[in-house]
Amino acid sequence: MDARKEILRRVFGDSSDRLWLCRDFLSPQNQSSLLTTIQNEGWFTEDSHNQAMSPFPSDLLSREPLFDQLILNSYQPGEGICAHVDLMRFEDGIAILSLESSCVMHFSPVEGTSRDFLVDGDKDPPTTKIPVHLTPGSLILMSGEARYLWKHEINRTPGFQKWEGKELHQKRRISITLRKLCQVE
Ligand SMILES: O=C(O)CCC(=O)C(=O)O
Ligand SMILES: [Fe+2]
Repeated sequence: MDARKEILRRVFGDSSDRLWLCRDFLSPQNQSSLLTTIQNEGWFTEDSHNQAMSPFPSDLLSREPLFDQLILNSYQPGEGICAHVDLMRFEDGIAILSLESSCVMHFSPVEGTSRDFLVDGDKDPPTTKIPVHLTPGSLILMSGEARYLWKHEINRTPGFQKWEGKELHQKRRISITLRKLCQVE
């Protein structure tokens, strides 16, 4: 075994063969815009602040590893993904990062569960789909009801990609979905 492989083996154990490194994953510009976003969130306004938690529930955040599976999807204009709940082989807590182009992700209640969404005074469950605008660089986290009781979809046919009354310009969109596979007993 050459010296480099031996060092990798020592650092990463026997899984070093599966080490995946993507250099320059974030360009200098991406890095600085990420830092600006963090700055704008106001998480580190004092020197004593040294940690911030994302809105994932704390029991999910403390699991090890947080994610062990990554899927990249590339959508050309007109392509999307039909309404679905992510497979049960994945644990709760799913993160999706959007790159390159905006889209509208629609959420709709899973049939048979919609009564759970009635809030005081509501007579009917939501019949329309709830749109969420995913802009490049945005991160969406789904957990609990959002992960199990709502379907999500991206219909990129013209007319569906509208936000605040304006049709969104369609370019290629790449998404990165991070999930954790359920343990097989
Ligand atoms: O591309 C996206 O934003 C969504 C992908 C997705 O829902 C999935 O892979 O299950
Ligand atoms: Fe999904």
